Amino acid sequence: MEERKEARKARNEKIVNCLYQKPDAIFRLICFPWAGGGSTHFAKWGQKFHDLLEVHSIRLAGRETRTEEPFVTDINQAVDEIVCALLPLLQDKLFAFFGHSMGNYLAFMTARQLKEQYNLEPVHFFVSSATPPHSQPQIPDGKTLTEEEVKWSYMDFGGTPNCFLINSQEFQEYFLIFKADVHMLNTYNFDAPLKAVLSCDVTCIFGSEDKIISNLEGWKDITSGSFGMYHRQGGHFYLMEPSHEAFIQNHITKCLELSTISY
Ligand SMILES: CCCCCCCCCCCC(=O)SCCNC(=O)CCNC(=O)[C@H](O)C(C)(C)COP(=O)(O)OP(=O)(O)OC[C@H]1O[C@@H](n2cnc3c(N)ncnc32)[C@H](O)[C@@H]1OP(=O)(O)O
Repeated sequence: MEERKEARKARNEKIVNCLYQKPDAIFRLICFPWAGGGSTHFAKWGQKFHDLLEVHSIRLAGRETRTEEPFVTDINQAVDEIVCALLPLLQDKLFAFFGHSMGNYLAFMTARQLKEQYNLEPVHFFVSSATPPHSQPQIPDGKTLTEEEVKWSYMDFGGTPNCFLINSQEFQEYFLIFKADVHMLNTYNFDAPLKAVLSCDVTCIFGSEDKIISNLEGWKDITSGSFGMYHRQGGHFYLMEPSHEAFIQNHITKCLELSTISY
């Protein structure tokens, strides 16, 4: 019994990366990374918030400590395992979601499943750099992407330092991860109904020069809660600029502190 509990805990920790544990936290922020990314970038955010907020970051199969696991080919499978791993974390504390780009679709599906099946909902959903699901974002066929195409896109997106793009052997690994993530995204049902499926507050933050997103106001259709929108200067990866990252983190802190008043 004890062994099984330990094994489940170890499995959950592979899926949900928490680098800075905060036993006194009253909130948990669950971060959902972009396509082709690992969990580390957002897991490191844990150090930047005060002790009342503990940060967790989702790690998909096929990368970091999950390199041995095959990539997920169906987004529903990824959501099922995320929900399963998050459940023990969401029962005792208030929680919020933060997604960047592809991460928002996983976050949205996860929130929907948590609400429908467990009556659990984030207090706030922070959306960064993503077209709303029902606005039909343009997703290419993951299976047919070539390494060269992805390399050019990465340069355009601006979230990858040149050193990773120059080393072809290393880039091949990142390419395979991105290709698998886009392939998984191809199984997302973008015909989501327009009616509000959540009731939490939603904030949408984006880079004013981002060319791959559109109709951001549409995010307000997913919730009956309040909706806010902010932009910072920059492109799809505007959040890599330290001052913009600080803006996001301050905004999250402020919103979560305010949410305690209504709970
Ligand atoms: C064809 C049409 C397509 C068109 C495609 C249209 C598709 C639309 C749908 C997809 C929507 C999206 O999500 S768009 C997003 C697409 N993805 C991207 O653009 C990739 C962005 N870049 C990255 O994720 C990174 O730069 C990679 C590639 C290196 C992967 O990073 P990673 O997952 O953290 O990998 P990892 O090996 O752990 O990291 C190595 C070390 O480098 C550091 N590192 C990594 N990136 C950075 C960075 N920007 N700035 C500083 N440091 C960095 C890490 O912190 C870590 O340090 P240490 O911890 O070792 O110290």
